[in-house]
Amino acid sequence: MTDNSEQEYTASTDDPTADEMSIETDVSTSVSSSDTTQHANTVVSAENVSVWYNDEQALQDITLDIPENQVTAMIGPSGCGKSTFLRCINRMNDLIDAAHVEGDLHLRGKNVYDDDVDPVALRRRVGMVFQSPNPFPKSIYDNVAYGLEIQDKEGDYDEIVEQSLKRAALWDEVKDQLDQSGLELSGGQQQRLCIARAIAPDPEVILMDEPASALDPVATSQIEDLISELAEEYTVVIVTHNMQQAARISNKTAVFLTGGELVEFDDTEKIFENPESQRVEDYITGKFG
Ligand SMILES: Nc1ncnc2c1ncn2[C@@H]1O[C@H](COP(=O)(O)OP(=O)(O)OP(=O)(O)O)[C@@H](O)[C@H]1O
Repeated sequence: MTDNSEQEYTASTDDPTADEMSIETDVSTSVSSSDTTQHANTVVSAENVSVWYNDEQALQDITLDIPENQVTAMIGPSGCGKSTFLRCINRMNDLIDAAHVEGDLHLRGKNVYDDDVDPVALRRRVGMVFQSPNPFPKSIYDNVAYGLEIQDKEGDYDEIVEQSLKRAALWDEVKDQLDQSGLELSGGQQQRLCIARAIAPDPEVILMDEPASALDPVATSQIEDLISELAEEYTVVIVTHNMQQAARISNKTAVFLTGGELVEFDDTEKIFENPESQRVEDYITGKFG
């Protein structure tokens, strides 16, 4: 579970002087074992990633490729390391003193743990949305413009704010009240505002840690529709406790089980209809977890 604080958000974006993370653009090709995803480009590639909190190992040798412009879901019982893995991708675990990461985690071919990678610049390319909506006590407009301002990002802010709110499916509801506080919106609207804030800097990857778990069914359904739309432009990685949600909205599913083990990673349909692993089948069918 990820904390839901402004500190975490600002830690990801508050150094306007940071250089852009250098990137290599040799995009490799990912082909799943069942190969229903035809030659999707790999955006994030984890190789033998292990994480410890002090002496406790939370993830064991995770290897997987996350395809571009698709929704990849991370599912598994509580405490199996889903959020920990998500936080490896944009180095949010750097903010946890006890955390220690080993292995390679590439973003378009560049290891994000290399010494020359600036985590702040990395987090511009890999945005994050948290479990509970966490707008700042600022206007709707300023919530979206915030990330742009602190990065000294150039451009027409009015246009970027409007486009981001449109992409987050919130514009029509708030276009006449952009000066109103973001905190006055409903929970579902607040979460869409947070999504607008995350996409304003135009990231390549959006990480979502149980983004609908604090919302009612209507708001959840809106967020699910939105996630599917976002995948047309962004690569989305979502942690969810809700297996039906993973089945509804994701293209790929990674099943983590207790002990921080990635037991199976494949096309979502395959995972839910015909998993290779008996343990995954038991988990999917509710025999444990
Ligand atoms: N900041 C931390 N300090 C120490 N241990 C932690 C910390 N964060 C997570 N852990 C431990 O790491 C393991 C994996 O936790 P993580 O939150 O990644 O699992 P999760 O699958 O996302 O769980 P949940 O579904 O309950 O959110 C757990 O044993 C947890 O107690």
